[in-house]
Amino acid sequence: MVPLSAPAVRGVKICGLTEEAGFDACIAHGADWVGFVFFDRSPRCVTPAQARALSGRHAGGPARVGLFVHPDDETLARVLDGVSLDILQIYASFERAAEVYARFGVPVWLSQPVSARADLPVACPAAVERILIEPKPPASASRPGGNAQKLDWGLMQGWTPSFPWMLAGGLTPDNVAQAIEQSGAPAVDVSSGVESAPGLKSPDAIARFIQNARSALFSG
Ligand SMILES: O=C(O)c1ccccc1N[C@@H]1O[C@H](COP(=O)(O)O)[C@@H](O)[C@H]1O
Repeated sequence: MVPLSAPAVRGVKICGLTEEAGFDACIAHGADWVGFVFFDRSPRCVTPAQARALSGRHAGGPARVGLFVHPDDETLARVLDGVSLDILQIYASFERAAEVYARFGVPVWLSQPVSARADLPVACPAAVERILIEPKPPASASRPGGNAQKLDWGLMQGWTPSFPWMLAGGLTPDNVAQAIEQSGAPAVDVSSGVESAPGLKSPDAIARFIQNARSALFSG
């Protein structure tokens, strides 16, 4: 199955929005995607009503991404009933990602945990619009992402996938340009690195992250 719309390949996603100041900073500084976390073990977890209220502050872009960890159909249906989402970012298998796309018809992004070069995917199923490359979480972690944990960006040198992907994990306003340069990432995703406390975004850090990331992504 072919995704319904052509994805923007390059860009910046700010994930884990919970309140107005953070959301408004994403709009003001030109985020390409904003993420809402629907996973109750996250300090960034929001209800569909909260996500809808934030989304309603601005008509049009950026695209709204809903983040789910091993979601069942009932959870996805309940959230989509409460808030309009443009993309479903899921932690699941390739097979489950294909099922979700077939069932809901909303573009699906799939998170792929990586700790070694051999973990980098060589192909992407047609039902998956983009793959997020993230570090494997520590065994003690209570969630599979959003842990401010960095990947070895050198792992991606010479890896030239033919599908859209995005780098996430431990990015900050100060390291994002170097991460893009070393990994060759066409797009980046951040949560902890633009927060003043878990779940609370810093408008100033969002501004600096987007500015530094866009300079690196669109230079040359
Ligand atoms: O943000 C969370 O709380 C979260 C919970 C469960 C799964 C994924 C989560 N976040 C994702 O992880 C990346 C990297 O986070 P960080 O920048 O290292 O904090 C984040 O962008 C989300 O896509």
